[in-house]
Amino acid sequence: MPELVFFSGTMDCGKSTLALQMDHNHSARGRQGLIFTRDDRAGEGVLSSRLGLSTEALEVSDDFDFYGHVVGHLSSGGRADYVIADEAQFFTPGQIDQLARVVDELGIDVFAFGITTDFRTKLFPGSQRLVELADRVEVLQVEALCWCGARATHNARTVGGRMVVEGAQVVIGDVDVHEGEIGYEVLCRRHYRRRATAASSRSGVLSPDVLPVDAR
Ligand SMILES: Nc1ncnc2c1ncn2[C@@H]1O[C@H](COP(=O)(O)OP(=O)(O)O)[C@@H](O)[C@H]1O
Ligand SMILES: Cc1cn([C@H]2C[C@H](O)[C@@H](COP(=O)(O)O)O2)c(=O)[nH]c1=O
Repeated sequence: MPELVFFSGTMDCGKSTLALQMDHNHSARGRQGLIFTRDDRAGEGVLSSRLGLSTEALEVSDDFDFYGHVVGHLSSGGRADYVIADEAQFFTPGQIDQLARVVDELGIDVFAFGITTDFRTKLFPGSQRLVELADRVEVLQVEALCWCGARATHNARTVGGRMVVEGAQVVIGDVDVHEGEIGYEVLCRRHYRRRATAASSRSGVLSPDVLPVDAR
């Protein structure tokens, strides 16, 4: 049975790498895939991994119709055995419904990859719809780690290494950015709640939002 699968995890846990590996494995067996992404850090029309691999992809915008595109592709004699969709958190909920329709009505596997929550721990609308509709949600096995060594579960946004909690939901960016720039850092929940990034923990500065410590 064809499936809609959501491969999810924090930033920098290997989602795009897995997307590229899955495409490689399927195409090595003669299957043909359609690859989509939106706002990859490497630029328009590219699906890229921090390991250095990348591939061409169709860039998705708000008005893009997945179902219409795949039907058009098949009608014009094209083949599609599977669909890979990276940065799926940026898709609209309606586009996730279209992907489910590709699975159910066209019998094509759809593998979607993305982060679930934003820098404020809120679900991205596209990810929420994926959780609602996917046949399976797979959490990646390679765990990104917090600076303390615990499994990272949250995506913090940083400015100059300090965690921020105000701003637009979507700001394209990367982990390990230079001083002063907007970037991201993956943290365990404990350190996310304390706003304790690697930089702030090194300097011993804790956020005023740190929970009161019982002195007794
Ligand atoms: N120099 C490196 N050597 C080995 N692995 C690396 C290196 N740089 C990045 N990685 C691996 O790549 C992962 C990030 O892969 P990527 O597919 O870009 O992540 P995601 O799409 O989830 O943000 C890191 O968690 C790490 O496991
Ligand atoms: C947490 C968070 C992330 N983003 C952006 C930053 C990156 O461009 C992508 C995630 O890419 P990755 O391949 O998973 O590393 O999402 C954002 O716009 N808003 C956020 O809150």
